[in-house]
Amino acid sequence: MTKVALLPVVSTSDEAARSLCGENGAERVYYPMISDVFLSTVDGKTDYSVIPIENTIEGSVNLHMDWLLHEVDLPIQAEWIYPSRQQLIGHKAELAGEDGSPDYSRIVRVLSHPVAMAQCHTFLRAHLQHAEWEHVSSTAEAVKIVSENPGRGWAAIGLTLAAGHYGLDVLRPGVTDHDNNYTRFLLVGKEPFTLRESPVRKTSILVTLPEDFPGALHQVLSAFAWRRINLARIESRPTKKRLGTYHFVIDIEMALDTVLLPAALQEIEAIGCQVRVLGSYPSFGSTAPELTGTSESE
Ligand SMILES: O=C(O)C(=O)Cc1ccccc1
Repeated sequence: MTKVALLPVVSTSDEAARSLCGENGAERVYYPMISDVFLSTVDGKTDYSVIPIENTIEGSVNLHMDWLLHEVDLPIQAEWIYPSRQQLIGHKAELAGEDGSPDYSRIVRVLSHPVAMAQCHTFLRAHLQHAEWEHVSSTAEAVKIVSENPGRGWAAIGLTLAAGHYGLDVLRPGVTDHDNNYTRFLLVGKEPFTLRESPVRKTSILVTLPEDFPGALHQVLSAFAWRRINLARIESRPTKKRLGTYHFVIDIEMALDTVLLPAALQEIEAIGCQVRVLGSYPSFGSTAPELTGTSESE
């Protein structure tokens, strides 16, 4: 059976993975940290990794992006978008006032994944500035730690699914700062993943510019522009070799097996750029059940 590696059970990645991979019955294998997730696929213990890569509020998840670019060579096989609604979670008996609403003054420490914490920054500043904010490797891990430490004034930011799983209460629902809080997930692995068809295909490339070529980025972009190839995203990431040197990650709204795109890539290579294809893959908009009405969820 196909095995898919991801962050722990009842994490945001878990919920998002059920919505996509549930469709082809893959087995989910959980790992505590994103590095373990990637490496399990590199080592062949799993066939694919589920990677949260970009968030509407936080932007790119740099740690995950850098693993994808620098530490592993796993092609992107699919992308999909999933909404996350984070909640403030804890022991109600310990952290709520008589009317049942959270008594923030009793909370001394709040734990979550850095992406979830960033999504709730305004809420945290407004109500929990006095508390210690601690980053852990997933929202699910944060909820688990809080469940194991009753009576200490600790709370977590995570999913309702996680509160139920670890026997905790949602102290305050919907603490994300914006309603349009979506995360883009990638499925990476060596082989194509069997999924339903998507009318949208994308290709992602990593471009390294030649050092002594003024205007090289302009030429790269014009290779796409005059062919009327649409770019969905361009982002610079440090090469990690010297301060001030960058690679460019470019997401292109076109499959690689077309006539136009290989020609554009050849043109870019001809001016001295290095091009690495990160993947050519189907793109699914939101797979959230309430938005598509087709996916499985808990
Ligand atoms: O920590 C988790 O639950 C994750 O899966 C990472 C994450 C956190 C917040 C939004 C998207 C992914």
